[in-house]
Amino acid sequence: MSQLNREQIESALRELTDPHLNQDPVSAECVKDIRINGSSVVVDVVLGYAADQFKQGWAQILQSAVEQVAGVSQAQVNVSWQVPAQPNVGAPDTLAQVKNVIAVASGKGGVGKSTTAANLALALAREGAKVGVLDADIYGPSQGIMFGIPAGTRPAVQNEKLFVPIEAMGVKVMSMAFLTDDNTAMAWRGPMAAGALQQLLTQTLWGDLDYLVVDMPPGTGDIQLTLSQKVSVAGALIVTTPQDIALLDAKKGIEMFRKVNIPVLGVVENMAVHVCSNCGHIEHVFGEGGGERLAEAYEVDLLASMPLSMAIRMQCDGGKPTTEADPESQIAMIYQQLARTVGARLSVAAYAGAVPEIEID
Ligand SMILES: Nc1ncnc2c1ncn2[C@@H]1O[C@H](COP(=O)(O)OP(=O)(O)OP(=O)(O)O)[C@@H](O)[C@H]1O
Repeated sequence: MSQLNREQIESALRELTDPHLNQDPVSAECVKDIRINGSSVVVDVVLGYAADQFKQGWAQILQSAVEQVAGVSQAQVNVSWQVPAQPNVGAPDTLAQVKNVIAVASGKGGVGKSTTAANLALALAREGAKVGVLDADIYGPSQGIMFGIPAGTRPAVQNEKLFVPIEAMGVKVMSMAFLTDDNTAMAWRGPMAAGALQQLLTQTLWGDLDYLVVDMPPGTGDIQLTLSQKVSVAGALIVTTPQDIALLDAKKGIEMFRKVNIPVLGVVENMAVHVCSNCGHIEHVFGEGGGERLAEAYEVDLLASMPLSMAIRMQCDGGKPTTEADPESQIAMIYQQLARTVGARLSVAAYAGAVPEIEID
């Protein structure tokens, strides 16, 4: 019998597509080692995105494929993950160990941007990542409420100038709401608000994070520009509802990020369909296929389509977003899928942007 070789195993693995990378694991360079000993094979796969909820199932699928290769009597596939860091040359010290900054943005208010940011952060944490949330929605901060942090909670201060973020549900949260009373920020004009955001970003002890999710204020003004100038944002996620007007605003958001060279990771269409809780009937409340059309026109991907759901609203506004309140629900599964896809897109960008170190003797 002829000996097994690496190419046979690779070609079996090439038949499968990683649903988050949209690529087979060999082309995506996730296959780090293949060890063949007679008829038994061990494969090590390392994903570039947090994937605790996915890795075991994926390992089984890959293993079955290897087992089908003629001549294999025993196969073992180990799947692990490690989040690569985006280059962030010149980042302030407090952000030096933050691997990826993700901006969650929308062109207009009330489309569910904060809800998406909170659930995304929790979903990333559930995948095993170290996660922080910065509530940059200075005029209407809501992450404190969404993370169930009691009103009036203040962050500890170190060395008289560094804030310690508040930990809730395994995520480090920082918000203007922790520093001011309800009305202070409302009276600020653009440059003041931008200055406050800069302080929150650079004077918070974020520590070692795989992802820092930034809940941006709606629109395309000073604050968005400050963020893009002060830190290297790894990617932006645009949240929109399917209405035409909201889409128009979302387009402005996409254009703004492109202008400042921040990659747009994709679009999340929120409140896309209403599922009747009595009869299960599905209705497109704000029109059908808007997010898809936007994604097509701007060559960005529609990464998730969230239903209009009473549970999303009640759980989020009640201080326990769906991902935390009901992690096994269908809605939570969509958020998990979104979190892994966002992570996967960032990993591709990080590998592509990595500059090899040049050694000069
Ligand atoms: N998919 C959904 N189904 C039902 N309710 C939702 C959904 N997404 C968000 N909501 C609700 O809509 C309201 C607005 O959501 P959210 O605060 O996340 O919007 P936003 O875009 O961040 O608004 P703003 O920019 O004004 O802060 C909240 O009460 C939230 O619970």
